[in-house]
Amino acid sequence: MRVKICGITNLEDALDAINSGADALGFVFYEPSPRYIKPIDARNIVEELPPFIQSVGLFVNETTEFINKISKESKMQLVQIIDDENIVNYDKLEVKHLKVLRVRNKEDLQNLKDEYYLVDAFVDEFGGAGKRLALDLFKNIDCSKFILAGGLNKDNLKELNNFGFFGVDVSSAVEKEKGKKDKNKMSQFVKAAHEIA
Ligand SMILES: O=C(O)c1ccccc1NCC(=O)[C@H](O)[C@H](O)COP(=O)(O)O
Repeated sequence: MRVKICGITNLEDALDAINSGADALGFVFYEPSPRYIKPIDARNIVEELPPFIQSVGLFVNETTEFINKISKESKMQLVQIIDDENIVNYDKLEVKHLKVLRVRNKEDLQNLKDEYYLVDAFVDEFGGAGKRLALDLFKNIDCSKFILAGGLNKDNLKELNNFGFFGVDVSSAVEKEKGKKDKNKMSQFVKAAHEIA
């Protein structure tokens, strides 16, 4: 089970996340978020990261040009895209991408393209809201290309056993306060994620 910790705003949290065993770090390039990070600050963190750790830039309803520019400036290896307004031209993106599927019901999980998705609960306001998706939605569905997000914590991760998700994404449950991670919560979360069968 791969683990991404989203909403990294400083180097200390980034290194603690990695020492906890996280595979990927998420950087929020959405200015209204309390977890927003400037591209130059994200780049300074990314330049300090060890090998084999993926940096993921999160964009909300931004243009292709903006995503290309900011992901290059900040040295992101992957971009996570919320594109409710359908404005992104994926053929013109110059960086590997992961689409976010904001799910309201089972229909939202049907007829998907054969690609990886980050699957999150739909909330009116964007971001790290801690809202969970009902796992019933995933029964009898191939979850091997889904990274599950939304309201996960060290205690409810065991409910994911046997679904076969590719990975999990967490933000609020491993925070001390919005924008600041908690080292112990991150390591307990990653440990619990690694125990999922
Ligand atoms: O974190 C934010 O502030 C944010 C802002 C805008 C769009 C998305 C945002 N966060 C997404 C995430 O942190 C995760 O992908 C996911 O929602 C997990 O969050 P949580 O439910 O808090 O674990």
